[in-house]
Amino acid sequence: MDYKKELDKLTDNQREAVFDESNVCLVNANVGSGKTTVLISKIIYLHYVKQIDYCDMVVLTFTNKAANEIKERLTMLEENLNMEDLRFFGTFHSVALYLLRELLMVDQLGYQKDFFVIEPDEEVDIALRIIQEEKLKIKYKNRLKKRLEQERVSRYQDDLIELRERLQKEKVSQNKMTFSDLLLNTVHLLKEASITPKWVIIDEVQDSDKMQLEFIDALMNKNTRIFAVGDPNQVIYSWRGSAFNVFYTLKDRYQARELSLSVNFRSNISILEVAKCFLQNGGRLTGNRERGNKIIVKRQYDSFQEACYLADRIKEIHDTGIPYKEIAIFYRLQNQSTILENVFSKNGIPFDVSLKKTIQDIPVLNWTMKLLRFAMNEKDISSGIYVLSHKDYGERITEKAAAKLLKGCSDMSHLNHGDMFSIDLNFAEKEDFFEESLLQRMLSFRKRFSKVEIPEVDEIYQYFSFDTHLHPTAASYQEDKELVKELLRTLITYINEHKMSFLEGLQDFINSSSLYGVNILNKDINNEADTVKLMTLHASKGLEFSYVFIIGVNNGLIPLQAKSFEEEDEERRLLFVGITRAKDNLELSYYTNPDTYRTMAGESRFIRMIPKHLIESDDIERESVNLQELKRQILAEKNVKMDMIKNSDNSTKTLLEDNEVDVEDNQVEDSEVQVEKMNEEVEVREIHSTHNGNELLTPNELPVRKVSHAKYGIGTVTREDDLMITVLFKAYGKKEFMKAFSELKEE
Ligand SMILES: Nc1ncnc2c1ncn2[C@@H]1O[C@H](COP(=O)(O)OP(=O)(O)OP(=O)(O)O)[C@@H](O)[C@H]1O
Repeated sequence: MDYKKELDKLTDNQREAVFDESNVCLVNANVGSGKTTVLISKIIYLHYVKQIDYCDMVVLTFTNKAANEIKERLTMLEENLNMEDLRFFGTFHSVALYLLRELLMVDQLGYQKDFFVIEPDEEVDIALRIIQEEKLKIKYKNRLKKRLEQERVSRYQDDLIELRERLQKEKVSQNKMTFSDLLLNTVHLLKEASITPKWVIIDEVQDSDKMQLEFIDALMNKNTRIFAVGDPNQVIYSWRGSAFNVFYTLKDRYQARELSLSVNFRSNISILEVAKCFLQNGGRLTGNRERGNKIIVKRQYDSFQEACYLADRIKEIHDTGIPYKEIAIFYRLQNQSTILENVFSKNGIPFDVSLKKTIQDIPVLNWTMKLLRFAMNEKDISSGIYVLSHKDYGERITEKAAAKLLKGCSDMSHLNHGDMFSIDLNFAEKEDFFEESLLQRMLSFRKRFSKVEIPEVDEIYQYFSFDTHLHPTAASYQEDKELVKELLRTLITYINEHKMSFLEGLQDFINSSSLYGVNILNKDINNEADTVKLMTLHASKGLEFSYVFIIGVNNGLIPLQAKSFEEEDEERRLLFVGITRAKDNLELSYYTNPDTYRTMAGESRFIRMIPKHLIESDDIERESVNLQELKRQILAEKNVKMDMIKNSDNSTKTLLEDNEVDVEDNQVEDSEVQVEKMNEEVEVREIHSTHNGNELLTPNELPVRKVSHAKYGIGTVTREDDLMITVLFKAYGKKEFMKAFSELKEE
């Protein structure tokens, strides 16, 4: 394919961005206006016209999928392109991993080159063990993950700082890095290194967090130039820390030139008019297409009725000549796909589900991965303990015994393995424990496989005696056996594809499974296959389809119960992302009889934000938004939440897709107070001086947050829950706002 043809397709605005000569250029663009198109064209332009080698460019994306799309497009231009030339193209974390493994001196930080990447949950497991062993006093352990991420100094009087220090030492000693360690350590080591990319190119820059900006900064030297594209209306990962104004920060830091792309090429005007209702401050959104069908809003009894309706509707659409692959269904939570999968299978509708279960979700695979981790890295004591003390697989000894056993091994680590097993093992619970034990097999693994060619699946399977360790009498034995073999087959294919030696490939596989988890077992959804695509709203980012169905647009699902007004905003942007995937037709639906108690019956407040004249609804008597009705809905939602909190154990963690909801000790009381207060007024109102607060956190514990209001000026947030927020304004005192309508802005 001719690169010139790629560049000829661009509009004048897009060409201006691609041919821009400034040192730092930010393209702040609307949804569907060609950001991906421009980013890829920029790389092509730099390479073919400006003769910049690909290996002089660092191209940072947010997802592996986006990085692969860029690589595929470049391969289409140059069939024999060497993938090694694109070694700096990838997600922030994978590029950091490459730098640390191949170019930076990780030993300066106490690490060895063959370190492993772990997920945040594993870090929490290590932390909990340290807390137990060292008898540290840590408050709110059920929020430990967030506290470790967010609190540089402890907000409470406890041992968090000491825990952090011990944790750091433990990770180094186990030769493991978390995702944030990857960035943090790269930033640290880049200061001393002479890595000098000519270009740093960033996709979806709006979702970058502060650490990612530090990473970009660390890559810069006096000749490095930046090209970044993004859309502030599509921030959907602020819970990972991207909520501040990235555009402003970059512009300010590098005196960047800012360009914009405004015309949406994807959706017809009827869809864009609906999308516009969800833009912050009613921003501008123009398209270059005609008006199309009005969007449809459907009332459904429940998710089963909806799945049956969708099966019929999809057949009808397909019969008109639209391929299945042009149809997509989006939902808020992953588990909403199950009923669609069942009904579609029965009705012969071909489909693909994006983001199935991860390895960590399947116990036997989680156990097997930890086994491989420990086999590759005997310092990884936490994986070792997990493997030996699992209740269903392996030796099934107690955690305490496993810890003692591994400690015994590490105390003798100066001995070689042969010596270790011939001496008196009085630390083991049973003297003959090591005879052909799983521990011995794991410890001898690297030596055994260091010189062999890539082994057969059965060789690895038998080496670890999986048949014994999966316990043939267990009900899940056959299924587990198949899963382990499938995992090993995937591993061998991966290593062959990457042309690596066995142990090197295994290490890479383990790290990739931590970084991209989901893609190892269920390969990425194949966009080209003629199947209907089912996915969460989060997964839909960057894609486009002729027909889009967004289901479950009920309060409690879309939007999910939000804990802060930023979260409510983010839910709104998420729906915006979903809506703007549609090229020609869009349908939203809601349940009158939802299956889960967290979901409120009836259309969500988001549907009510769409003016009546933009919607075709065959069976709905729609009212425009009415505060009293909304008050009733919010109250009901509040009651549901209160029931949920009362019925749950205080230590329970409810996992809602990627976001955690923590149930804190004093939230029950807080919610009751709130419900009472809801019965008074819902609009902005004065809080009298007698109001005693009942704050979730005491004022000293609350992080100081400033917000501004058009009339009252700048104030400090004194309390907040999922629906209401209270702000103290210097000149006006305390005011309470309903978040859905407040025009507060984060300062
Ligand atoms: N100059 C152009 N002429 C015609 N169509 C275009 C042009 N530029 C982009 N498009 C088309 O518009 C659609 C959106 O483009 P693209 O995916 O690059 O936009 P985006 O800004 O990255 O989208 P999103 O905001 O959803 O991430 C695609 O179908 C693309 O082929």
